[in-house]
Amino acid sequence: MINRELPLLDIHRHLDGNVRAQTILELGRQFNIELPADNVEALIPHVQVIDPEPNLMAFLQKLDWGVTVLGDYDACRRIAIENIEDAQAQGLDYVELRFSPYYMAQSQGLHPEGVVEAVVDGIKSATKDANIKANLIGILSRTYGVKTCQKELDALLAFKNDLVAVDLAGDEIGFPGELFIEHFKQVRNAYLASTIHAGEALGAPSIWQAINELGACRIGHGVKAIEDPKLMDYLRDNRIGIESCLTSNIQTSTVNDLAKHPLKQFLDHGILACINTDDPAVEGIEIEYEYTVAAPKAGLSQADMEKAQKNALEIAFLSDGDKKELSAIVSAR
Ligand SMILES: O=c1[nH]cnc2c1ncn2[C@@H]1O[C@H](CO)[C@@H](O)[C@H]1O
Ligand SMILES: [Zn+2]
Repeated sequence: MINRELPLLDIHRHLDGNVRAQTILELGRQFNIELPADNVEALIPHVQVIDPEPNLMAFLQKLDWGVTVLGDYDACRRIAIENIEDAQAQGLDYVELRFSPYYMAQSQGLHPEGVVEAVVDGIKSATKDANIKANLIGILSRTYGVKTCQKELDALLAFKNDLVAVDLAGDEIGFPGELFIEHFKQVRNAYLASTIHAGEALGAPSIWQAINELGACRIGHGVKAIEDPKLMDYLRDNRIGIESCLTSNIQTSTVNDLAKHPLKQFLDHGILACINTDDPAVEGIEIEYEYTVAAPKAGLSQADMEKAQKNALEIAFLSDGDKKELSAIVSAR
């Protein structure tokens, strides 16, 4: 269960993997984009994972309709605002929302820089008078290759003051981290942190690569760290956080049974691991479900879940002052 006396965070949440089905329908109508269904119920199987997909790439296809309907920058602003509304409705105190401007832009010929501007604007306006705090993480969608990722990075760096980090997501097998060393040098030079999707589709060496060559201070998923005892120690000793996403790992067939998910072992080992959603709308889950259903199935006790809540705060891309402030707000509630 979520302990409501502790801050509730979701620090691995894709804004563009969390577009409401109703919004997909409405935007489809607005921009005359033909969808595979004309009502929410019939649309769901096209935009949500129902049974586990055979692999990561099959899972990722389910995100496509959510960005295909982004016909203008206002549509991008709208989904950013709705992401804040949905996070707030879940009782989240702080979210790190990540998004890939090229992925959002490509279908309808938008400019990635315009997409970043719209998302930044949407998040700022939605959080202005809200009791939730949010930060943005820019994604390089590796699936589009090295050159496109450079353009995507340029668009993100044009708004670097509005971001806390850069991530690498998409096809880990087809486009391994070695291809993106130059990109993450630029991320470091811009004084941004990096968190990398690694050890999800590939093994432990992909996690070492993300740390040593891309400068990752957090790892998305990191499931395969469990195969390498030295890496387990390294993650703990160097306080490199693991952003676990339990249901996502089942739906991508990264893990075939929650009872075998390594999160519990990460926590027992003293690694700063935490519980997150990944792509809530596509998965048909929310943070509450991850704590009340998925985490117990993965063998976490109430104390483990509270540890995970504290770890999320520990590794969040927030200053020490902001973390104290967040804790104070929650204790005063
Ligand atoms: O679980 C995941 N693993 C790897 N990449 C992902 C996952 N979820 C979404 N994306 C990728 O993130 C970008 C959109 O934010 C897209 O590139 C999408 O494919
Ligand atoms: Zn992810």
